[in-house]
Amino acid sequence: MLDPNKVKLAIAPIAWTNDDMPELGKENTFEQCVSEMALAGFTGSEVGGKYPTDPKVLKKAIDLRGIQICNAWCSTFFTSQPEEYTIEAFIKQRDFLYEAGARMIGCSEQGNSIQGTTKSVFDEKPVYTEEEWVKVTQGMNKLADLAAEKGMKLSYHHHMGTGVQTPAEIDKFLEMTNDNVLLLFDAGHLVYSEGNQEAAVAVLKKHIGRVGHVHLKDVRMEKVNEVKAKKLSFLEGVRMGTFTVPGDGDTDFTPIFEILEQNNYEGWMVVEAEQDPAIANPFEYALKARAYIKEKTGL
Ligand SMILES: O=C1C[C@@H](O)[C@H](O)[C@@H](O)C1=O
Ligand SMILES: [Co+2]
Repeated sequence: MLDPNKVKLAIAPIAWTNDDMPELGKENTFEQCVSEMALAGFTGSEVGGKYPTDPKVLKKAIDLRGIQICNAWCSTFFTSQPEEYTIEAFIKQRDFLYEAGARMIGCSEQGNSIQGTTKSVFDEKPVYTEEEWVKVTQGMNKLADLAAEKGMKLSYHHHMGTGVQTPAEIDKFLEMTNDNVLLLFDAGHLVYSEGNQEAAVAVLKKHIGRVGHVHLKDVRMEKVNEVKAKKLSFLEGVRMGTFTVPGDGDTDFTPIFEILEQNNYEGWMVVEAEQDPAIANPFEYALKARAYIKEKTGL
């Protein structure tokens, strides 16, 4: 059983309104989203595009519902822009998150990512040159130190369609960064990339000491295989239903929860499952995920 004093449960707003494709769920309001998160039994949320940009306004609305902000996605552009460009944007994001009550910032290098493009996510993902590896990892080291200035932590989100996607790339990223650069372990992206859950479990086991934040994302393997066979893009896959909540897809989260428990993981576990809200009602799927987590972990 996971310790409720150490592990808190959140859910991401991307199931209500998808910032990667804002037309998905454009009718869903911020208030509906955070109210349904609370009603489904979650006490945390990441930040979405419809959330108030004034941290005081945001904090008041979520405090009313017993929700805390636990993290927000932060795109970095070390491979495509001068370093100052990312650093300036990071400091703004860090200070906003701090005021909103979060102590974690999840970064992902987007300089040459294809996740938001029409390119085939399996065939055209970037592979970093040695020079790019140095830019990304040294950049992250600097951002982690900037996070620490405010008593915050940085975790890196490995992601489909980016240069840090496969287990070997995650190994190299962690070898080339300092220990205060943590890993945001997203189960869905690893199962998607490798085609089996054993690879995801192995990454978690190997790097549990660096894991600072967890995304509980499940996949429908049949849809992932279709994306691969038809050379589709990441976003085409999302529209088709590649992702869903834990308990609804093909991943058995039992070994994942076991590793977190055995290693005294302390932090947030965030249900994150973008799919078309017109097909998969976000509140219904939030309840489904919550019930599955309770059954598997007791939380
Ligand atoms: O953490 C995430 C944030 C999203 O914007 C992204 O595309 C999604 O797949 C994800 O895992
Ligand atoms: Co994620």
